[in-house]
Amino acid sequence: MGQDLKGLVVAVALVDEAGRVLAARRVSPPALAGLWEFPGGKVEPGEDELTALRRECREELAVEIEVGRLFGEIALPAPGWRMRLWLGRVLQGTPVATAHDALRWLGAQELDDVPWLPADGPLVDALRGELTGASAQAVGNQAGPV
Ligand SMILES: Nc1nc2c([nH]c(=O)n2[C@H]2C[C@H](O)[C@@H](COP(=O)(O)OP(=O)(O)OP(=O)(O)O)O2)c(=O)[nH]1
Repeated sequence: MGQDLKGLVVAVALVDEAGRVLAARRVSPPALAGLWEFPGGKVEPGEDELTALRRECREELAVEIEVGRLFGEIALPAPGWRMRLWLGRVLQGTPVATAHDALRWLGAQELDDVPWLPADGPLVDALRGELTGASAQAVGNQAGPV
């Protein structure tokens, strides 16, 4: 399993009660600074994917999350790297940016208001449909506990 997770980034589309998704603005590296992403990061060697996701949310946002279903997977620009995006919601705490310089809750009509990391384009497009009529409760219901 360790081999399978090599080159894996996990991220989460956190959806709130109003059907908005949390976006975070990167500060580094310089080429990515100012661009927006889904909270997450690299799965560490030997680490379970969802453990990594919960860890990243604690580190980057200071929140505990509930993970819902897998939403999609994309190839990243770095050869051999891919990113898996999960749906989720905040279980405990209010997100604060500890590793980013801004956070925004974006509704379906606001997703284009920020410049996303280029690789995220297809996921953002797919989320537009998901968010229409979506709620944090719906996300949780689809998922069941993970
Ligand atoms: N978290 C996240 N990373 C993304 C997204 N889209 C995208 O292309 N990436 C890329 C940017 C980075 O090259 C890579 C994630 O690496 P990272 O630097 O955030 O990982 P990390 O938090 O574990 O940081 P580090 O330990 O490597 O410093 O994935 C996204 O929506 N969310």
